[in-house]
Amino acid sequence: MANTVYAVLALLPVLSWYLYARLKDWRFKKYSHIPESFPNSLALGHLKYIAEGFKQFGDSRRHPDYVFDLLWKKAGCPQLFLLDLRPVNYVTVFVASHDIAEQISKVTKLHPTGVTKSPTIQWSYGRLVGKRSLLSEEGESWKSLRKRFNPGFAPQHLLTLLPKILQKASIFMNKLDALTDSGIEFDMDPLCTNLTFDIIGDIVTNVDFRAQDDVSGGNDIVHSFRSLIETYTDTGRIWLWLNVPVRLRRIYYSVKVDAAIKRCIKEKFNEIKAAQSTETKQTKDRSVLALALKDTDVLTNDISQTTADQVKTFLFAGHDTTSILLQRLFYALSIHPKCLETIRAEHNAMFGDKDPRDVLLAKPDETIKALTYTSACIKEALRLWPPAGTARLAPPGTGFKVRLDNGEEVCLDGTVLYSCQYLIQRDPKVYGETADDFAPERWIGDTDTSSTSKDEDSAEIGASKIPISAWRPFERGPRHCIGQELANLEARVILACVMRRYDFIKVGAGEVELDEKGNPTVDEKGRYKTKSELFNSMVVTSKPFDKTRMRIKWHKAGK
Ligand code: HEM
Repeated sequence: MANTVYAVLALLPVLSWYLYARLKDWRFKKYSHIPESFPNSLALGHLKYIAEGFKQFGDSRRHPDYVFDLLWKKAGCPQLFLLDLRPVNYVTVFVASHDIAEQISKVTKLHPTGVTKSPTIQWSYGRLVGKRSLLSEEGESWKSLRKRFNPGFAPQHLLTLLPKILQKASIFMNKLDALTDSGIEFDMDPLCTNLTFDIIGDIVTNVDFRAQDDVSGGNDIVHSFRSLIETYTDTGRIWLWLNVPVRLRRIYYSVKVDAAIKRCIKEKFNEIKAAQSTETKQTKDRSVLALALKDTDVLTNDISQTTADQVKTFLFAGHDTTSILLQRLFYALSIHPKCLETIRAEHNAMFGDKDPRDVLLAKPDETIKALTYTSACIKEALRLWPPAGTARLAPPGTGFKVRLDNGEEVCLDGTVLYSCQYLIQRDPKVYGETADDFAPERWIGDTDTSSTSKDEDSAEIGASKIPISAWRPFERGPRHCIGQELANLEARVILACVMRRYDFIKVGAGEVELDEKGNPTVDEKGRYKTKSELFNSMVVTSKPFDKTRMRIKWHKAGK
């Protein structure tokens, strides 16, 4: 016995040395070919830099993008930089250059639909979007799903959805009218989120979700989906992933969401079967659900689950992002008086004394196309406050390389590739001195966003003289957002309906500074000075941390 103990004791130093050498390899060698921006620690990699960044801001509610921005500047603004986030996350390469982001998203022989999506999508949001979500599927499975749903998002089809969008927008306006009369403070976030949920719910299922209905609070899908999303309120804070009660609640509500959606799928399936004999091209249902069930003869459990995953994906991806865009636009326009004046002048010229809803219904195509300054504002808001993003991962050993400006080729397989839109879209090398300013004018003559879906050369320059690939809130390449034109359409319609009607006044975070006479103070760029910053938090997406608390007044010319 004693001999065995002595033998083990004798081996301990060798074992420790071996483990130490392996750990050193794991931490320092594996990715040593990627240019290093920060010294790495054996135990915690680069995690301390993230912690220090949050500490510097003094507020852990900040979206991590703000910290990455600090680190990027500290590293001398490289095209990309690596942070070793093991053991809590993957080794991640942060991409700050549109040129590199383009090399990741574009079609290549090695990656025919762009570099494959990162497993962190399923890891983080699997319960929200389902295991076989269009967002995370790859290869043939992704291709056939995408092909199936593309007709539901074709521009001409989207215009036929205008009456639905306007009907939901009218409910939203009735709510704003009441809030204007009462003068009370309120959170803009739930109002915008319910509006966009109502719109996407109807488009996806052809069913009225009643998400804006105060009495019912929406149908059972809305109720369980809301509860599910609430379990994601702390996605920015890594240590809270260990919160077991929240994780259990997440499982419970994801099962409830699935059950509610599957009931809806069954009803829809029966409806489609019953209507098949009388259907014409005009009456044909092009909702996501109808497209998903196209050619289905028997609704098996498998088909029902895959379909439920796509419905969840569209519901999630299609409401939160657009709601954030609207909140950011209302706020940005409220503190940029010149932009507000210009957008109102555009709406005055287009609608005169008429109700914008009537004009939009009478001449949808022409009116939507003519809202050019409105589109420029949308484009600029998406540049400065991109709500979503993309993370990819080329499997280890596949030899995926990117070429840097200095001609050097760097192999990035095995690392998560985070194309950080926040950095890319504020790059001073592209956007100059006004990179951080809300300046919609930069997009005049270049408001078409459909080019983001085409796989052009990254070097191509838009009419604004800005490289096309430097604006990528919907990402680019084959995996670009399928709903981007819908989001643009919704935002244009809603801005057209509300901007002449109300004055939006931020309260709390980001509130305007007033002088002794109670008038806003203006800075050298013509923007109202604010008492503080309305920063974004990470709640699945990147959204204003205070739910965009506001008051609204009737705009004198608008009522
Ligand atoms: C302002 C609004 C929106 C923004 C900023 C946005 C942004 C994005 C981004 C960045 C991606 C790529 C994600 C990735 O690579 O992992 C994406 C994909 C996607 N988006 Fe959106 N989105 C918006 C609105 C919508 C809407 C309205 C819908 C609903 C139809 C939608 C549905 C989707 C889907 C299904 C995908 C996955 C596409 C695929 O992989 O084939 N999005 N979106």
